[in-house]
Amino acid sequence: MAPVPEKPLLNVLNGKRQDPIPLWMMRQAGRHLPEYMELRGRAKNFLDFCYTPSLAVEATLQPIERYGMDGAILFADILLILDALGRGVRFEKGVGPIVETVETGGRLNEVPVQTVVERLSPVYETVSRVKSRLPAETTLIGFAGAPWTVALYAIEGRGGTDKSTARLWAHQHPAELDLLLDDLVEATAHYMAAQAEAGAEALMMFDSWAEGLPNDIFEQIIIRPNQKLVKRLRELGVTVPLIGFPRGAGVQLPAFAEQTGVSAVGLDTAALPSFVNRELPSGMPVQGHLDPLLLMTGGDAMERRIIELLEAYKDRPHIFNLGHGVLPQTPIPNVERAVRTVRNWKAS
Ligand SMILES: Cc1c2[nH]c(c1CCC(=O)O)Cc1[nH]c(c(CCC(=O)O)c1C)Cc1[nH]c(c(CCC(=O)O)c1C)Cc1[nH]c(c(C)c1CCC(=O)O)C2
Repeated sequence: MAPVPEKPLLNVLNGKRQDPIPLWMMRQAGRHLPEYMELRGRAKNFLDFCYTPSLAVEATLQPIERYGMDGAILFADILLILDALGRGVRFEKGVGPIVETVETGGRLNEVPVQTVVERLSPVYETVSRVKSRLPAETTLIGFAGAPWTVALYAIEGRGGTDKSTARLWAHQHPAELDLLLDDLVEATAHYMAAQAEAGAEALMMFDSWAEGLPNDIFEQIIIRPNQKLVKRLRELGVTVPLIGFPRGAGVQLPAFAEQTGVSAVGLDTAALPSFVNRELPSGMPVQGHLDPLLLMTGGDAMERRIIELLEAYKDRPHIFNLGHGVLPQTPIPNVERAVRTVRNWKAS
């Protein structure tokens, strides 16, 4: 029998260092690619794009074909689950996502979990079709939004706000907020389990709005829901590595890494390598964290910073990535140079 091909990125998530360092980039599929813009033009709107496997498969594969990334992230969006939960999600040009809000004390459990899972079936079809076309050495990453980040959109109605409406719930209605987060844990666990079932080899939980929280609130709305989600996924029989990404966690990152049960953590732009190395469990894989604005800038400064990051994490399993998503204005040659820099680097 032919030997099973090695997947470097998956090996790192399982705690092994790999040389060269595997890489992928958040939002690697998106508006910085002309071939993405062409695909995007074929869909009626962004939601339809995500729900059309023939288009979503191509979008997932484009950055693999162009750059040879080690990880392919499923093309979808963290807000699909709110759509499946009946919250009427829309993506408006120049505005971003708009969601029908939940009232104070409201729940997200009116649609049975089984229905939610079924409504998202185009996503699993995308996963299995991508899987069959992916190079043998490439790792397929599924994902969902973490409960708080998704709840925030349901409470605020959109991103880019000061988030005080959602954060006030934590102080004024903590028990109600816990129930809302539990609803999301349950739906998200089944959604992610279905992605794993369809062939996703790792799963990432995006907690994009974990920044600036008092430590007790961080514990309530970030650590506990992620911990419950990990537990629920394992109960549902999911065995693949789980990547947590509490963006902006700052000094609360070690507690997140130790208490949630995630296999690896995504580091954001502001992460401090010396702090990460000192405070995170040794051997825990990390993923990150070049500033997307420096990727957009490119040049020798970008190359120097990439090398600095690679050096900084040379004693732990590391996956190179950005600290947040690729920006639409990013020149393609900069991404190509970043990929070359990572590929050519060797630990001293
Ligand atoms: C908060 C969040 C969202 N979506 C996501 C997050 C978490 C990560 C983060 O913090 O950025 C996650 C996401 N969104 C998308 C992916 C898929 C693949 C990839 O990363 O390459 C992933 C993993 C596609 C997308 N999701 C979206 C686009 C752009 C849509 C377009 O083509 O116009 C893409 C490629 C739309 C989206 N989706 C969301 C917003 C706020 C927006 C509008 C902002 C924007 O337009 O860039 C919600």
